[in-house]
Amino acid sequence: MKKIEISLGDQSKLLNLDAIENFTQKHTHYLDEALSKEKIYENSLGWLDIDEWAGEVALKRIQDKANEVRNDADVFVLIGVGGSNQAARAAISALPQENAPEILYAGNNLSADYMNKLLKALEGKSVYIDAIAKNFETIEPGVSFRVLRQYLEKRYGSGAAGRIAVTGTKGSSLYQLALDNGYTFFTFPENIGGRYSALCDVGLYPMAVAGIDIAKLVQGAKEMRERLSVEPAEENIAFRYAAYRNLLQQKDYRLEMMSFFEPRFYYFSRWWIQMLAESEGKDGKGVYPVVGNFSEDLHSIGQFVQEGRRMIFETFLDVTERDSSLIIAGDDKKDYFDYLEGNDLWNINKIALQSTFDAHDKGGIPCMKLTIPKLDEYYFGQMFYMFMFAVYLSGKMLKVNPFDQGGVEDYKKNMFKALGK
Ligand SMILES: O=P(O)(O)OC[C@H]1O[C@](O)(CO)[C@@H](O)[C@@H]1O
Repeated sequence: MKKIEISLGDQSKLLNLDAIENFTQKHTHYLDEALSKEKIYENSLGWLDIDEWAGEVALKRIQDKANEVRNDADVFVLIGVGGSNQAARAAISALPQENAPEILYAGNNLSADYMNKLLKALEGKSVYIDAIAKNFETIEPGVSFRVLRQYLEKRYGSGAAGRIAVTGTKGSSLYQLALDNGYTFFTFPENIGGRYSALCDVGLYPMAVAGIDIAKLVQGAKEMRERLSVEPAEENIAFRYAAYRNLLQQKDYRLEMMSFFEPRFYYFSRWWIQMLAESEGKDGKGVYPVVGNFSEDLHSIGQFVQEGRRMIFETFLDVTERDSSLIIAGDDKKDYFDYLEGNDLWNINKIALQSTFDAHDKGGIPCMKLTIPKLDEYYFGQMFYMFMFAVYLSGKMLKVNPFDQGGVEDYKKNMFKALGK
């Protein structure tokens, strides 16, 4: 099986080999600590051993319920925000699925216009929902669940309960609601924070409803876990990524841009943004994660990246295997694009990536590249696990707690007060 690899452009070598080696030596023990389920974070490490929440029994239950829903649903609405929807959305929007119900999203904003349009889009269709919330106090999923639940009750009467799944912590008010009303209940593990929840009921049930092969995805994650536990720090892909970004941060680089030329990565990059922003943005520290949705964004932010203030480093995502092809046909009209005749659009896009990487690198931007052999479930599982582990290590290197996000509460408190909670 081909491996995901990480490589550095020439500019990243401003870190120089000695600096990387020194940093690696100094922090090697972090790798052992992270692999050993260290005590200090044990209440947040439920994702570390994948079998704890995505073992055979859990996968079977998820798949059985998902098959039932897939047999009857035209539309499946995933209600959740942040860590409660990002991983599923990332996989669903990137991976091909067959005979899938339409997947719609709610609970991730408070727009009346959005909700009205969503309700309209459900008309005449067979609708199922899953409300995902760890503590079930966040307003976005809370209010959206109420609206959609009432909609289903109005449409289906007592049949509504069979169309509702909820994913919450045992003992929460969402759990009680499920018990009282006969909704299907999935577990949001107490020992997994929202943004680390790709590989448990939270992420896997919506993915399975969408027709994603969750067994393959989990297998990919497990094999990445094995790989990370045997690779020494200097070769360890997660450790290296974490080390490079910390070294660059020490050199005052303030922004990391995840750059990709495949729009299917857009929601994956949103997942990655939350991983890093909530895990590292605290105590006045952190690298601000941003996205380069190329080639489109080359025509907006490309100028700044190439010649603007030196504070950005980039992590490119590059998929090796061609999974789509469109040959540019000849044409007798004079549009002056004949030089592209016979070329594959897939190939042109690939050339755009390499040309951009080289231009940015030569322009003084430290660039890393993650080469992903194929865009499928297996490698998606690998990327989820690799990044979760790397973010954990990176937070340790930065000396912040990678599992809390106390800062998010401030605006919520203001809102609760303004709304009379
Ligand atoms: O599942 P919940 O509790 O609604 O939280 C959703 C998201 O909101 C946050 O708590 C931030 O407000 C994230 O950390 C979390 O992923």
